[in-house]
Amino acid sequence: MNIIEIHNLTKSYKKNRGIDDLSLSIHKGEIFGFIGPNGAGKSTTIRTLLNFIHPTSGTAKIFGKDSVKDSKEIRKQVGYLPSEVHYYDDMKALDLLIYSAKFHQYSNDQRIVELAEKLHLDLNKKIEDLSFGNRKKVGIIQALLHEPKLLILDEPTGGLDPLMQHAFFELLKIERDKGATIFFSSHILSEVQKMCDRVAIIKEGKLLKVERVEKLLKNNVKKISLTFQAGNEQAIEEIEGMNKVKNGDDWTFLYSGDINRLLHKISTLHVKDLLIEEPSLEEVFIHYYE
Ligand SMILES: Nc1ncnc2c1ncn2[C@@H]1O[C@H](COP(=O)(O)OP(=O)(O)OP(=O)(O)O)[C@@H](O)[C@H]1O
Repeated sequence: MNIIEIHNLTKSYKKNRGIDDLSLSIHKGEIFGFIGPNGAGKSTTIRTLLNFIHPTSGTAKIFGKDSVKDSKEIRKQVGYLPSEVHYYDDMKALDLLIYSAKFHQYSNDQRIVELAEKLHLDLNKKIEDLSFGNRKKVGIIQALLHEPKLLILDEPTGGLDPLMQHAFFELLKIERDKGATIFFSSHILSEVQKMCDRVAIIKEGKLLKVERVEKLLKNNVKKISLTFQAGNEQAIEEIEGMNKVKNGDDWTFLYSGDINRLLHKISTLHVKDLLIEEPSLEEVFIHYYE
């Protein structure tokens, strides 16, 4: 069953391109990563889905309901973390979260305390006295506290230190195990690789690829590290299907062609060392971007 269904969604700002003809489905219970460089259209997609901005054309459904017509009903069951959180600065974190829970007709102060303990957040501090990372934690708790069926998180880990990123992902796993579906955007590919079932890559407003993470990593692309005797440079440069070359005596590149052809070519060189391995998501990501 699909929790989110996006059909040919386009959002144009007056002069700027936002997103262009985007189609995507997110299945129930999956953790889905949405990755792309600055300005690719991640926030635009999320904000259009939640009806903070209106689509220029196309449709989206969440829980089978229309993202525009039924947005109020949808939002009750969604936990949303915007990329930048803005709050009433003179409120205490605890008061703000209790207020927020009431909006969702959810009253469980104990859950707020437990989430704050896991994220090491002092609930008695005023928002204005919190650092950027600690404000982000308030936003995370706000998104999680009513135990929503769907979490939509826009760059949730920005500003969190590595320990807190880990604590945050542990919280996400708990929600997923309880049946929640999680859709989050990120620049940090190692975290997407660790956490996500599937991933979508967006570039200049268009979807480049939607794939299971393990498949994306195995998808024919190999990372080749080669050390060879001087004089063979030109022969290596002629290899088709390779990109991202690191020069010097050691060459490292990604290769997406027929592995037999590559091996045949390499066998004609004077090779000192050769390593063929799976690239990281980061390396695959760069491969798709160039
Ligand atoms: N309010 C707006 N008015 C005009 N153009 C906008 C507006 N918001 C976004 N855009 C444009 O839409 C495009 C997509 O921006 P968006 O914020 O969705 O990207 P993003 O992938 O979330 O980027 P980042 O990783 O930097 O947050 C960009 O070209 C941006 O300039």
